[in-house]
Amino acid sequence: MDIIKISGLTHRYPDGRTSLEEIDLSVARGSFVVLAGANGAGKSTLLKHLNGLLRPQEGSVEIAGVPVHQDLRHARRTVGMVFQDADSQIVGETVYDDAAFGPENLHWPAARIRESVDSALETVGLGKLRDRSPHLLSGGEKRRLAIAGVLAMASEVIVLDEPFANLDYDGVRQVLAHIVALHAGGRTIIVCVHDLEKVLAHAQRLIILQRGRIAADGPPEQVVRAAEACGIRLPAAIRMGGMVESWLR
Ligand SMILES: Nc1ncnc2c1ncn2[C@@H]1O[C@H](COP(=O)(O)OP(=O)(O)OP(=O)(O)O)[C@@H](O)[C@H]1O
Repeated sequence: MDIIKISGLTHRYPDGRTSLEEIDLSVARGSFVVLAGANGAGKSTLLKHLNGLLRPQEGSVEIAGVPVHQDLRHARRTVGMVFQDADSQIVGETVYDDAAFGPENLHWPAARIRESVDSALETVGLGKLRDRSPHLLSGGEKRRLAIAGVLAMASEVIVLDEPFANLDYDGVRQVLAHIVALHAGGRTIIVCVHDLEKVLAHAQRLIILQRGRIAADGPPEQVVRAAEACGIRLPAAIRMGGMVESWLR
């Protein structure tokens, strides 16, 4: 069953620039999708339609069978977004308050909020920092806090926009491990990147956006070679002549 169904989605910004054109895209529950595209390909514009920040001008976007704008709360509860700029996502005075923001907005009973936030912070390894100001966290910790925020809301779909940007090797490894574990636990994962290096080996499906259109879509081993022509750097192992299939497995 598809958790996301996008049909004929077209978006033009007020200056007339078309940033998405006739996008048809369905995402199956429990899948791990990498959405890749060069700068300006339309990734952010597409993501903004998933949580209702943008309303379809043409076409439709449904989350679990419900049009996004028919029930914004449903869409935002189902699809948790981890934005690229972790600082802009900080809303709480403490790590705990920050992770509790989503569940509180869902008006859950206090005990359920506490249980859910405690568990989410433990999952991402921030339990011991619960009373610290989020602004004092490292870049990797801030991103893990943003992941805890969507975990605490029990979002079924987790969308991460450039989750490895500005992270060092250890930060990348930790965030990647969380993403892989969330997928193994049954979540639907969509990772947006313009560099396939870190995440592609874990994906079941690679979608390549180019100038607002889907240029390629399929199992990574089948479509990865289309990436370069769309301005996306291939993973080093492939650039250096490694077998695509053996690198991906
Ligand atoms: N507010 C806006 N007004 C006008 N044009 C915009 C606006 N936001 C984005 N665009 C244009 O729409 C196109 C798609 O932009 P978008 O931000 O969705 O791409 P992206 O794939 O997320 O890029 P990046 O990897 O650089 O974040 C680009 O040509 C961009 O210049």
